[in-house]
Amino acid sequence: MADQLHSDSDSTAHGCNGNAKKQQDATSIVERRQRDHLLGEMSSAYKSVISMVGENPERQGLKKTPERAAKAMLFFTKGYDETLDDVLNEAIFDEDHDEMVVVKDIEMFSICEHHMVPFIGKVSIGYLPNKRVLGISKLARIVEIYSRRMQVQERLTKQIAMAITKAVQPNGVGVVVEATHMCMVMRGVQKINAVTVTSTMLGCLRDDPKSREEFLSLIKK
Ligand SMILES: Nc1nc2c(ncn2[C@@H]2O[C@H](COP(=O)(O)OP(=O)(O)OP(=O)(O)O)[C@@H](O)[C@H]2O)c(=O)[nH]1
Ligand SMILES: [Zn+2]
Repeated sequence: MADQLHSDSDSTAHGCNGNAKKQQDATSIVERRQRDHLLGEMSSAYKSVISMVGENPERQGLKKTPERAAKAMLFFTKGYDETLDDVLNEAIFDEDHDEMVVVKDIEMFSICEHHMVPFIGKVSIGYLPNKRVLGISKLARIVEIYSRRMQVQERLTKQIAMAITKAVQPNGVGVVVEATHMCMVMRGVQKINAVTVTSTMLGCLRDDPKSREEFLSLIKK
């Protein structure tokens, strides 16, 4: 799965002059995987975990829990089954609009790859179109592809920015993720109010302070 992630993270946004070379859409490298056949084996694994924590997996309330837990885990990681091409569904439109497009506060649910517990928060995305715009729901769908995996917040942030770059080759992209990590809340240091903020700025949003400020002011409350 690491290879699959890697293939989505090696492009950059175009420069402010819009003359940078055309990006190759590498999404075809990402193979679709169907994992429903794993349900039986995953259920057995969860049954073992239930026994190991000291419960009786055969008691009525827990009888179907291994299968439910396996289904839930497959849902939490459904991003491994999705490709950028799938979610874009060709909803890329030629549009002579060169002002910033921002979609903010997109809910995000992910799984911390260190502890396999959730981290939850919101994602704000802005981009400067370069003759093409994305269907706005596709920004949220891109968040789903990469958040529904085992992740670290920094990588998630970058992958979202890279995917938008691949999709529409904009003049700039900014992504800000704010999240609460349950591994810091329910265990470990147990800090319930700590919020982690990560950002990736590409192209004009990286190089031009005015564009970056515009993005950051638009996503402020
Ligand atoms: N940078 C980064 N770190 C993360 C993320 N999610 C969890 N972590 C950290 O991963 C680290 C793992 O540290 P370890 O010392 O190996 O694990 P641990 O003993 O469980 O650590 P504690 O959480 O401090 O109890 C912890 O500091 C977590 O806070 C993330 O998205 N990004
Ligand atoms: Zn964690």
